[in-house]
Formats: sequence, structure tokens, C-alpha cells
Amino acid sequence: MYAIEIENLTKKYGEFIAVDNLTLNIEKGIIFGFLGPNGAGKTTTILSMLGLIIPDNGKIQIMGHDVLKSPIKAKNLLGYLPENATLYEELTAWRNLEFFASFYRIPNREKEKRIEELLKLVGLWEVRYKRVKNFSKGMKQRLLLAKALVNDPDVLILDEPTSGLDPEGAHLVKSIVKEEAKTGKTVFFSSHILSEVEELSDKVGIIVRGRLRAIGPLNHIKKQFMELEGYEIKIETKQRMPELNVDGIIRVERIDERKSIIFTKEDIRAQISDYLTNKGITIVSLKIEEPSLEDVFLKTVYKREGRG
Ligand SMILES: Nc1ncnc2c1ncn2[C@@H]1O[C@H](COP(=O)(O)OP(=O)(O)OP(=O)(O)O)[C@@H](O)[C@H]1O
Repeated sequence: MYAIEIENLTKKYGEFIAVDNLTLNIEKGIIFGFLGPNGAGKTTTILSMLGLIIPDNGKIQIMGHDVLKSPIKAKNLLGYLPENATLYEELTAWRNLEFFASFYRIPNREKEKRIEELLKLVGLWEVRYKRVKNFSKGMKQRLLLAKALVNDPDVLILDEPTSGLDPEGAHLVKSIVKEEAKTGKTVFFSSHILSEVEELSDKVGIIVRGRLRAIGPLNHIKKQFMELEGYEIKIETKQRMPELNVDGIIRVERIDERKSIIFTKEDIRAQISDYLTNKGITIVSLKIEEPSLEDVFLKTVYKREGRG
């Protein structure tokens, strides 16, 4: 069983298709990064997962429970941090959590223990009796994260969790997310911050104009990208590098007489190594230059859409 199973999800607003036949399975206990440009359909997918909008087609299960047929079961298993979420500014941090906890059937003693643990987890224990209106944006976001965790959910859904935070605030939020994933929770977060997706995700999905364009662990996505776009092999030799007459080379960019970048269709490091060794040349380094997530993302979003 998957933690999240999305099957053929389609959501239209009038004639406009916001999510187009999306199928996505998320394994238990992983951090999944859902990446896409503005308007790609990330929030629409998330709202469908929460049962907050009714899709035109498709089925979504959270830990095996259909979100539309068993909404209460599914909701009890979910924690959700919306984009631009708000708190009760006049209430203290403690009172805010107490209020949100009251939506769930948690016995009183357990509730207090849980709130204490959460306030400590997000670093707000010392200010638990301060009104939220005096909090910084980072503090509020951490309290919102605690709110999303108040029912001890199996699946945590975060829509742009670090949006608008300064680097320190973003770092704290990411650390908490990592800690929660270590306890076995499944995390599904949306973002358009590439470094964040790269840092946090065990698996990545790229959505563009409502369609899933790539899915898998980041190294798989990068490998697929290289198979499609070609490889960049960086080489340095001890002696002057001779002309490289090896099959499969598309182009060589010489950096200096001992360093080059070789563009190829396949990984032909072994052939290059044999060729040079036969000529008595010693290789200092020979490695594939991996594309960054930014390379992959920009090509996925723009090139295949024929926009650049
Ligand atoms: N209630 C609605 N009525 C009409 N169109 C909508 C509605 N909600 C979203 N859309 C449109 O559907 C598309 C997908 O929106 P969605 O909010 O899911 O994208 P997103 O990937 O979350 O974007 P962002 O990163 O900007 O939050 C957008 O073009 C948006 O304008």
C-alpha cells in the first residue's frame, strides 16, 4: 500500500484543465517534492488530496482510504499546511494549538502533552504564552507547521512551506520537516524553490500545465535527462591531451591543453579511458558532469513546451 495514491486525476475550471490525468504514487515514509511553475496545478492537486475540491475524474487514496468515500478517516490521517495560512493573532501560541487540537478527538492529558512536544519541536516553547501577533513570519510558519502536526498525522502535506521566509526561517522549517520524516511520516510538499526540492526530496515530481512531466528519485530523473539531452564528461590528463578519436563523441570543448569537456550521447568514459591509456596518456580525472535540478527543470518546463 502506498501512503498516497492518485489515479487519473483530472480537474477542470470551466473549459480550463488545471490537472490533466495525473497518476502519482507516493511510498510511505518518504519526502516527496512536487515541483512546478506558477499555475502548474500543484495546489489543485493538493486540494483534491484533501477532499476540498471534487475532481472531474480520478481517485485518491490516503493510506488506503478513498478521500471522497471515507473523508473522515482520510482527514484524520492528514496534516496540512496551506500556502499563506493564518493563525489567530490575538491568541497565544499555546491557545492556537489547543484550538486546532479541539477539532480532533484527543483525550485532554494527551492533548496537552502533544502541544508541549510540538511547541518544543518547533522551538516556540519559551514563547508559548505570547500572542501570535508579536511573532515574526518565521515563528508563525513554525507554529503553522505545529498546527499541521497536531493530530499526529501519517501524511503531512505542505504547500510552499518556506515561501516568504528568510534563509534562517527556511532552514528551521526544513529541519523540522526532515525530523518528522525520520519518525516515519510521509511528507508531500510543493515548491518552486529548486534548491529546497533538491535538498529535501527522496522523490521528485515535475508538473507542467497540469501534466506530470517527470517522476522519480532525483538521480533517476537526472539520468533520464542525460539519456535524452546527452552527457557532459569532464576530463583532465597528466600530459597534453591528444585529439580524441572515439566513437560517440559529439563535440569537445577544450579548456586548456590538459582539460576538456566532452559532449556525448552515451556514457563512454570506459572507451575514452582505453583510448588514452593506449596512447600512453595518464588520466588525472574523468567524470560525468551531472545536470543540476535547475537544468532539468528549465528544459522540462520550457523546451518541451516549445517555449524557448
Ligand atoms: N477556482 C479556480 N477557478 C478558476 N481557475 C482556477 C481556480 N483555481 C486555480 N485555477 C487555475 O488553475 C491553474 C492551476 O492552479 P494551481 O493553484 O493549482 O497552480 P499552482 O501550481 O499551485 O500554482 P502556484 O505555484 O502559483 O500556487 C492556474 O492556471 C489557476 O489560474
